[in-house]
Amino acid sequence: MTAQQEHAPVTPARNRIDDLDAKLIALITERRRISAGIQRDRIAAGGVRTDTAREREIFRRYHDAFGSAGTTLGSMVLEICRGRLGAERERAAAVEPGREPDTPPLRLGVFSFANCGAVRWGLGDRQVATGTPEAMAAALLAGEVDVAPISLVEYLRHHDRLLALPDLGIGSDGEVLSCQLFTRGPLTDLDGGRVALGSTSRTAALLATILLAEWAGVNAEYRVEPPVLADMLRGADGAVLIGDAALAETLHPHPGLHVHDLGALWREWTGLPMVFAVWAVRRATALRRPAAVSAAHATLLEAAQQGSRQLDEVAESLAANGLFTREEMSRYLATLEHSLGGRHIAGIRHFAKLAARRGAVPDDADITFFGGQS
Ligand SMILES: C=C(O[C@@H]1C=C(C(=O)O)C=C[C@H]1O)C(=O)O
Repeated sequence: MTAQQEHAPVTPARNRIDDLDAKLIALITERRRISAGIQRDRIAAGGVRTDTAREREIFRRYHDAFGSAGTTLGSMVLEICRGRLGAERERAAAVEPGREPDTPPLRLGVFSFANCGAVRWGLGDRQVATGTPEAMAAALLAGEVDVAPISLVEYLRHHDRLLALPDLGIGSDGEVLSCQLFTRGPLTDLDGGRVALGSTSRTAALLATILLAEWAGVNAEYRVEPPVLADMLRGADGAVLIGDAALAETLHPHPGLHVHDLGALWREWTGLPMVFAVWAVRRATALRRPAAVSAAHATLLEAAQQGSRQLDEVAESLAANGLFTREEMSRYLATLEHSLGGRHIAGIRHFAKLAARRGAVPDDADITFFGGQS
């Protein structure tokens, strides 16, 4: 067989693909023309340029056909079809974010834990919703807040509906102090035993089960329970706790209790930082209001920076509740990391793979950033 004969059957198929691409381009061009007409009419009638409910319906259609890649394809088609009108509006909005569409400003959320203390401080008087990671994930997914921190596991579970904000996270490169596994004896004693998982946690809870199974070789039974350490340990040999409750039990440990820092164990095992939560926005919001999301992102970055520059004041404000001293809060704030660089992203991706292997997050779970950073 000559080289030419060998390649002969490929040519008709390639021609057919070229033909289909040409048709797709023609179809999208036609779609853009019709869409521009609808937008013009709507704006002339005093309405807004886009119809969110309808865009959601379109997303769903693409998602049903092609999964999470379909959502991306749908957003690209919508972006192309908004045409010049969209570009003009986005440019105008980038100059004056407040003027974006005739909709209220983006609603921000933060955790009620001390781990958001620096950001809360930096946000000053700005109105924000506060809640546990559990409540905040529900609010973000339900559309009750627009930009908020979300437990990494919840982000990965809903990655096809969310985008992460670049350069901002809640994590640690080693010890974290507020994501802990408490045990009565050494870790190996948990083999065949019971571990209670605090209900406010998704990421630390899963991280503990992964570390125990794959690093410590421990086979335990897990049960989700309200996050009260004394109650948790009444019926279990170990307990996973996060946030201020974990921090208090770590800084003032009960005699005889073993405290295992999950950030430190992860770092020891993988050499990577652990990111417990990321800041996210729904993809639909990012698509509809990109300039407002950029503005919210800039506000949060600035807030985190300002909080870090004034750690003493932040520590003082956090200590005001009487649970911790100013020195303890200073130590904690210096331990936490708000940045999200290459090593953090590597840590996220490594964790996502391990979590997917256990069926805890979808196989294709990954982190995708607002603005296209990868
Ligand atoms: C650093 C922390 O990370 C947290 C851990 C979470 C989890 O385990 O699901 C969720 C959000 C973060 O609050 C902390 O709780 O202090």
